Amino acid sequence: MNDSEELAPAVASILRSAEARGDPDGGPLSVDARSLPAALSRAEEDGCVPVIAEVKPTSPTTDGTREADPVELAEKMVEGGAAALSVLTEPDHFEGSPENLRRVREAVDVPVLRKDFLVRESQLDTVESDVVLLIARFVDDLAGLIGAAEDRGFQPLVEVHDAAELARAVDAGAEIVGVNNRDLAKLEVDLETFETVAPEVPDDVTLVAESGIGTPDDARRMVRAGADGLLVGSAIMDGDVTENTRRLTRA
Ligand SMILES: O=C(O)c1ccccc1NCC(=O)[C@H](O)[C@H](O)COP(=O)(O)O
Repeated sequence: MNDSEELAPAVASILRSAEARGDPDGGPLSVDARSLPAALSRAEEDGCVPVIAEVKPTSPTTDGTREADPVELAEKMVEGGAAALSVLTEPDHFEGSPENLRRVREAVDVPVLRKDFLVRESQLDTVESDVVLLIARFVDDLAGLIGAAEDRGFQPLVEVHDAAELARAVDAGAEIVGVNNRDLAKLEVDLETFETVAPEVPDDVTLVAESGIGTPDDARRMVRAGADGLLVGSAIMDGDVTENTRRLTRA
C-alpha cells in the first residue's frame, strides 16, 4: 500500500528495498508445512508460554549486530523451550537471509516463520518456510496474497496494528493474526496495542502478540490478554539466548 509518507523513515526504506528486490528464479514452491497452531497448543498443554523466538541479527532499533551462527542461535532457542522460530530474511536492514532460514529449518523440528516484508506473490517463492509473514498495511490485495501463500502450502501470519487492519485481515480470510505492538509510523512499542485489538479477534483465529515483549511480566500480560503465541526477538537475542528463551517460556 502506498502510504510511505506515514511510515518511519527506516520502515519506508525497508519497503523501498522490498519493492526493489529481484524475483527468485523458478517457483511456485510447494511446502509441506509444520503446523504453527498445533505447536503453540502443544506448548500450552505442556504448561509453557508459547514463544516464537526470532533469529534477528540486527534491526533499525537495535545497536550493533549479533554475528553468531543462526543455526546455533536457533538450537539454543529450542533448548530454551521455544514452540516455534522466526527467522529474518530481510537483508538490508536486519542482516537476514533466505539461506539463514533454509539452514535453520533443516536443523530444527519446530515450525519456522519467514520474517520479511513481502509485497508481491513472486517473493513467496524465495525460500521454503512453514509460516510466512504478510503485513496487512503493505499488501493491497491481501486475500490474493493469502490465497497464493496457502496454495503453496504456507501458513500466512497476517500482521495488523489496529482494529481496521484486523477487520481487513479477517475479511481476507486470515486464520493466524499477529498484532504488532510496534507502531511502524513511529517505531514506538506499546503492549497496550495488543490489549486493545485482541478482544476484537474472532475465537477461531490463532492470535500472536508481536514485539516489545521483554520480561516474564510482559509475557504473562500478553497471555492474559488472549495471546495464543508471543513473537519475541530483541529480548531473546540480547545475551544468553537459551536462558532468555527459558525465562519467557516458563513465565
Ligand atoms: O525491530 C525493529 O526495529 C523493526 C523496525 C522496523 C520495522 C520492523 C521491525 N521489527 C520487526 C518485527 O516485527 C520484530 O522483529 C518482531 O516482532 C520482534 O520484535 P522484538 O521482540 O521487539 O524484537
